[in-house]
Amino acid sequence: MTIKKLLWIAGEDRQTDDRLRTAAAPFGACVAGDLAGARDLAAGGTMPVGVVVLGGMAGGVEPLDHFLREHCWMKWVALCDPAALQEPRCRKLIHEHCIDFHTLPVDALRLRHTLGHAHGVAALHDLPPPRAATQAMRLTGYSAPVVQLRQQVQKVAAATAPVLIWGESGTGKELVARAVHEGSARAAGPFVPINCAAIPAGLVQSELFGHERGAFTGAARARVGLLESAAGGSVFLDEIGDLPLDMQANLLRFLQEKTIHRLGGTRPVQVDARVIAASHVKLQEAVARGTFREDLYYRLNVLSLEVPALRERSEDVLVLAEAFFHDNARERSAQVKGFSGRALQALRAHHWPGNVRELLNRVRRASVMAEGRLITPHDLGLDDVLQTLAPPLALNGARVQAERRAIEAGLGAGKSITLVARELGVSRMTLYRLMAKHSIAVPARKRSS
Ligand SMILES: Nc1ncnc2c1ncn2[C@@H]1O[C@H](COP(=O)(O)OP(=O)(O)OP(=O)(O)O)[C@@H](O)[C@H]1O
Repeated sequence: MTIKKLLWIAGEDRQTDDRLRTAAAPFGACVAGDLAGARDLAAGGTMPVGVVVLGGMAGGVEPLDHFLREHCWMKWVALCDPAALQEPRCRKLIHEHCIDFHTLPVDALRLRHTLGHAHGVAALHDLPPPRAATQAMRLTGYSAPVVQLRQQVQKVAAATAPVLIWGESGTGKELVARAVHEGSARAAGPFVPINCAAIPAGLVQSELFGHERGAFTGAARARVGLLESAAGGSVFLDEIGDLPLDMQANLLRFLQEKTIHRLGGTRPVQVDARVIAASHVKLQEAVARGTFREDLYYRLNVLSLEVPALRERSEDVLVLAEAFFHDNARERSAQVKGFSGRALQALRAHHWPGNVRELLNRVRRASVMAEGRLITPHDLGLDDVLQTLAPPLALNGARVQAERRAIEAGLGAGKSITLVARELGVSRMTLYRLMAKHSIAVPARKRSS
């Protein structure tokens, strides 16, 4: 039997009287005295249901409001005394975040019933992946290429040789580079990202290798270069293909001898930094064109990683979209609870030329700008996608679409789950099942009572 876990935010007064204990007895309740403690307990992502005692929280309603937004995938039940219910801010909080509330003193059996119901509703959704401590694990996705990439990152991190990362723009090369650094023995040292394409040609040498005082007009004092500032850690050379040929020669010397020469300097300086390079163009082709040194290519390409384009791992699109939606909890409007079925369809169908960065930007914008409770294809700027798709509907497709429209219309009109189920002639459980099938989020205020 699996234990149904419960996060209990007791607030300042930790009075868990007998009635509350009785209500929580069938669940694995973890009690937090404040929001910091609650955040730690919820971080594992294994708490589907939470109880929050309103009124005893230090700092008032606002921090709690933030916390509940950040954990909006959990089903929340509020406990509050009748006086607190008269307060508009408390009422708004319950209305926006909780699936039910009980007034104190609670009726233990009723509360136990509510908590069981909350677990039932929570079970219709997958829990989000646990928030991981390192960036390596923030490489979100469950598709075979990403699972394989995470394994490769771990192996590469444990080694010491240079790393070459290839992938289209926006696929997550910098994230992978950080993951390599953070998984390595150098994790406590600096991670210095450098975009080689963004440094003006005339400044590349002094930026990368530093300069001595008086090396050129205006060099009033000596300056440490970016490579030197990565000593003890890793330097990430993004768009390495854009490095001018003479700088490629200097970089090769650094890789071979672990020393650099500052501009205007006469003696070599020892630098212990691991080089992680990335490119969105295939460097073999640049070698063939004569714009990239072959010897440097082989020196860098000891350990190579390829980051797949998003369209090659379309299974990850919805997982990433959900993760970005939750990450954006502070910015988005509280009324926005998730994606409509049509929005999910559009996300699945889009080709993602801008890869994960494009997805992140579309979700971030939509979650701020959406007018309704659910993000639509229009909010994502993807209405065209569905129009170009639209093949003639088979009978089954038409039925599925009608089913979804009927549910969305009922919920969109502000009706309760019970009322919508009754009008559609199905049980509440069937309605929840259909909502899960069509990826329709449970609107927060549609309590079943
Ligand atoms: N698998 C992932 N999980 C979570 N976030 C991701 C993932 N992949 C990319 N991102 C996010 O997408 C954005 C773009 O990623 P990143 O900057 O690492 O891409 P890039 O390949 O280095 O792009 P460019 O080639 O343009 O420099 C970042 O905000 C990053 O955090």
